[in-house]
Amino acid sequence: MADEVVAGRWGGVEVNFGEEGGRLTYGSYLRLPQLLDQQRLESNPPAHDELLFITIHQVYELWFKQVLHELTASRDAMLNDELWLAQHLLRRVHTIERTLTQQVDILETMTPQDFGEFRHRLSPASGFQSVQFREIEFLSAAKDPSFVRRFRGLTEAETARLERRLDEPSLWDAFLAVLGHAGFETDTDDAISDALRKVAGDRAHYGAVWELAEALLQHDELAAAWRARHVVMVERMIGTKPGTGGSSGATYLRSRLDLRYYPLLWDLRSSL
Ligand code: HEM
Ligand SMILES: N[C@@H](CC(=O)c1ccccc1NC=O)C(=O)O
Repeated sequence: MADEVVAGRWGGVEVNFGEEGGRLTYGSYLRLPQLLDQQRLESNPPAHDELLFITIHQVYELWFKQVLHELTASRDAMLNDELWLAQHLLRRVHTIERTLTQQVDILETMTPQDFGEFRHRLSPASGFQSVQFREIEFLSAAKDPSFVRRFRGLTEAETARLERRLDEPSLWDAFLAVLGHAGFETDTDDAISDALRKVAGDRAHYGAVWELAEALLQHDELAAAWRARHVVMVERMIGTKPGTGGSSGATYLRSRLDLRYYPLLWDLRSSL
């Protein structure tokens, strides 16, 4: 309110606010002229559905940025043994991840024929080149350096971002620090599994650690749900055609469905 001029009365005839010249406005704060000028079609004449395709991807990347912000802070909270904060931030990530999967519904209102009007213009670009998507995988714990080599057309800054994600502690590394802080050995997988069974078996004592493990598992499950939803959408849109990024398409994407960030948290299930 401090920056706004409020003239007239609430509920009265005339309410006049936010109109002082040269001050912050809705559009200038949110940089809307810049933001709304970033949807440039490749098709010419313009294919009707290409705007939807670009918008969906830009919205994904904005949410990816937010997810990275939250996951980084959650990782740091774990390293500082602030378990409540780490879990709180992961819960926010879960709600964003559910939204990301639901967004597929919007894209699926596009038919394969309408996608076909501009798909040929997209090659060799593809979602495979989403740097933020790969950063989320690396930060979560799935660090596969071969993805950095296989990326084509990365800028120097993007390569540096991915290298940094490979070098820094993942969420799993931070969770192991939490287990260490709680007094457990974490130097081998057997020791970690043993610790997890003890945490699971004494929730009265290790409640916060257990809840954090559950929040990590939820993040893992929601990432798997997105992969599953994406590949079925791909089969609906392009069947068994190879991808614009040069992969086998749905076959490649199916090979990634078994990826899990935290296999030991899944293994634990068999012994509960
Ligand atoms: C018409 C809709 C879509 C189709 C047909 C499609 C198709 C594909 C295909 C075929 C691939 C394999 C790489 C290649 O192109 O060879 C791929 C990868 C990928 N796509 Fe999509 N995609 C669609 C929408 C999206 C959306 C909305 C996103 C959100 C950002 C997305 C993100 C990704 C990511 C991150 C990968 C890499 C996955 C990995 O390596 O595990 N895609 N997509
Ligand atoms: N790879 C998709 C094209 C595609 O979906 C795409 C193309 C450019 C930028 C992002 C994309 N989204 C996900 O892969 C295809 O083969 O049809």
